[in-house]
Amino acid sequence: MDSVIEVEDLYYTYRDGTRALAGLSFSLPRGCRVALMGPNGAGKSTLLMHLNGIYLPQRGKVRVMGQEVNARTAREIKSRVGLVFQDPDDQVFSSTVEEDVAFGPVNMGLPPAEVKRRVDEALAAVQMEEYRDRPPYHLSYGQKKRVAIAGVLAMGPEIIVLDEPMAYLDPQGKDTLLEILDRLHRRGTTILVATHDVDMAASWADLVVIIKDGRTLAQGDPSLLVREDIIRRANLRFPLVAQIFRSLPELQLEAVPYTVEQAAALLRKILAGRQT
Ligand SMILES: Nc1ncnc2c1ncn2[C@@H]1O[C@H](COP(=O)(O)OP(=O)(O)OP(=O)(O)O)[C@@H](O)[C@H]1O
Repeated sequence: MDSVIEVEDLYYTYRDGTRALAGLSFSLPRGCRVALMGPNGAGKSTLLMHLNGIYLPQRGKVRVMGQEVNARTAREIKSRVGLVFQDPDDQVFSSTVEEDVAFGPVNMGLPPAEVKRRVDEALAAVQMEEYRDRPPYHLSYGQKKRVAIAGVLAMGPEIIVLDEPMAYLDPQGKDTLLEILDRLHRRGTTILVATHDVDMAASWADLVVIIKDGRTLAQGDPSLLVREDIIRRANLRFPLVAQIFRSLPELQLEAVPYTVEQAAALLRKILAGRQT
């Protein structure tokens, strides 16, 4: 089976006794776009820390491209799985933007010309080239977030994991990020995004994994996001497109659309039916 990430019966309890993960299991196919969802405190960030070896399993297993994450492999796993933290202040710390983005590639031991090429490309991808000589701590939160993303892109990881990447980005910043993610997806990168944004998850993801109380509540295609039982149990809401069609029971739809494209196709069909 071509699973790029396998999580098997994973448990994690913090020092103060808070159990964050309690028997979590799921697996992800290579090259997919995954939305990881679930209520506040469900264990999403704790899980992400396991995917690149920052936290090691206390019980259960995490495998990345067939390689088990443990103390011996954690370093190698970190270069294969790029993690963009929820808060860029946890990630951006060098004295200039350029240095910050170069940090990973330099640590990987790449030659200076290759480091420069990667930094240029990553800064261009997040549209931050003009800020390269600026100290990151003077940037806005959204700009720092872009720098943090550039730092991960510059390492060229096979899997990219982003914790709430859309938070604090302006609408254009969100579109830019989605374009970056689409480009990476076309190159075959597996992308996992932890998000509360149901509209983004519905329109972007191939696969939705919903967790609650440190366990998997559901996993499947985004049509999960129009299932009333799941929405209720996971403290989610229906995608806006689905909300509109759910408010029109007279249409007697068998399947409620949840993306703009699906809604447009349905409306075209309805309009065509009227004309005949
Ligand atoms: N350093 C820590 N020490 C103790 N408990 C923690 C720590 N970090 C997280 N927790 C607890 O672990 C549980 C899972 O937290 P986590 O941050 O993984 O959830 P999350 O799904 O990412 O939440 P959110 O949607 O709010 O970002 C919560 O109960 C949280 O309070």
